[in-house]
Amino acid sequence: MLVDDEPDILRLLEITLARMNLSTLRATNLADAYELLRQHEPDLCLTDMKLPDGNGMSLIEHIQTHYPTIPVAMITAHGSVEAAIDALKLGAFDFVSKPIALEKLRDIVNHALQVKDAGDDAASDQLLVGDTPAMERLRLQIQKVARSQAPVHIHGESGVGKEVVARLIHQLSPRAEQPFIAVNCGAIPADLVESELFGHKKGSFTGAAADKPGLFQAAAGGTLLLDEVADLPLNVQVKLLRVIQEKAVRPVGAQQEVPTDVRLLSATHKDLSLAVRDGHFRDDLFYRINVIAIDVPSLRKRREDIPLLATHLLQRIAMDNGSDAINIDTAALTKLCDYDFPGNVRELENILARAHALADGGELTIDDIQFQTMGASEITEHHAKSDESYPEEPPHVPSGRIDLSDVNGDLESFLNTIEREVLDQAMLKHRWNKTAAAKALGISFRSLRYRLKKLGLED
Ligand SMILES: Nc1ncnc2c1ncn2[C@@H]1O[C@H](COP(=O)(O)OP(=O)(O)OP(=O)(O)O)[C@@H](O)[C@H]1O
Repeated sequence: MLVDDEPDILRLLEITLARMNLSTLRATNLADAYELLRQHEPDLCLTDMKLPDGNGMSLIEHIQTHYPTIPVAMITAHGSVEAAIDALKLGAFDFVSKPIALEKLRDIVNHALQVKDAGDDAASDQLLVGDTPAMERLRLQIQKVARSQAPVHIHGESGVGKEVVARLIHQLSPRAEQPFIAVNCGAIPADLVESELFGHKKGSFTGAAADKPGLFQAAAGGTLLLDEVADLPLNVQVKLLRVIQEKAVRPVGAQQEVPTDVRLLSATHKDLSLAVRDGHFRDDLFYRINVIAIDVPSLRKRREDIPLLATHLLQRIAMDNGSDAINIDTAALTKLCDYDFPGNVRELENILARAHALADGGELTIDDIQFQTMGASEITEHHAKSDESYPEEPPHVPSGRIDLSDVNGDLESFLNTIEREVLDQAMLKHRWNKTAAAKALGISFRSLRYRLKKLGLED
């Protein structure tokens, strides 16, 4: 359905869509558009902003309320960034500005029509486990934003599943066949962030031995998740803002900008508005990346999901270890359901991985479920202090604590169990902040990730 009061524009849109073998309905005002919607429920709506009897924004709202599965895109006046952002916030999946670039128009239409199928995909149930109303709402929100091109900011405590949400947005989007790249902004040394994100030219700084594409180039056509975005240095924030505005990146040392087509998602466990208030995050960038905000609820606010999650995670752990699936008995489940999980789903996963490694039978019992003794407030306190309090003493292993009979002829597994325990404690102490945990252990971020994966503590 095309909604515009300018005959020339309507004609141009009709011809373009006809060449794509699509038939069109036209309306020149809001009243006609409402009537066409009622009669035909079209597959897609393109609407102008200014209409003789009102504003296209009202049409977007109307469609969101009464026909939430119909994708709608807005045609905005050239340079009207605020209007475009408002349209995206109301639920438009994209916008095209006048004068209309036909290639962009074709892309938008293709994207919108592909997404209708992707919305039916069962992927959302497989990745994002949970059937509480909060999770159902989250799933709906994800399906809706998947079709949009708008930047999405995902907020939630550590370990709640922000990256899972980002992956799902990508998988349900028309970009699903293209790369999904997640980068932890806090894990890259400050002086390398710019080159990691945007690439560099040979010789642009010491160590730049060859041209190197950045993550924006690597994610071309797909989705880039800037995780822990609050940790981006201020000078890089300015550059990122420009990339979003210009849809082009300039590699370090390059003269020219290179066009980029990337869907940008960002996430953090911090409160970005506070970071803006404190001058650590630019408000213009905040406005741009926070066009659509998604809040992932903590696990203690959806305790009813714990049994389903526990079963799912246990299956995953067993599969990763090449062992048979193991059940969990009722008392053990009740113990889990009563716990607060300051580290959220990741903590549940770690507890189960440890329990799985230590369990002797085919069922986890209450004794296999062990929580760390630190409470949430202590963890937060540790987290706050963690930057200044890395141990400087060499590691000290108390003698006599290791019982040789526990090795049981398998040193490798025994050492893995100890390593798992150490990593677990470091992650818990640093509230699942891998950068801080790696620093505390005196290993690189990369090495920590490798070890977590190796020991089945992370995907
Ligand atoms: N709803 C869920 N269903 C299944 N697995 C989940 C769910 N939520 C989180 N997980 C699992 O929990 C772990 C942590 O999730 P994820 O990395 O997405 O959290 P996060 O919020 O991005 O964490 P951080 O703040 O540390 O970046 C992952 O192994 C993920 O697969």
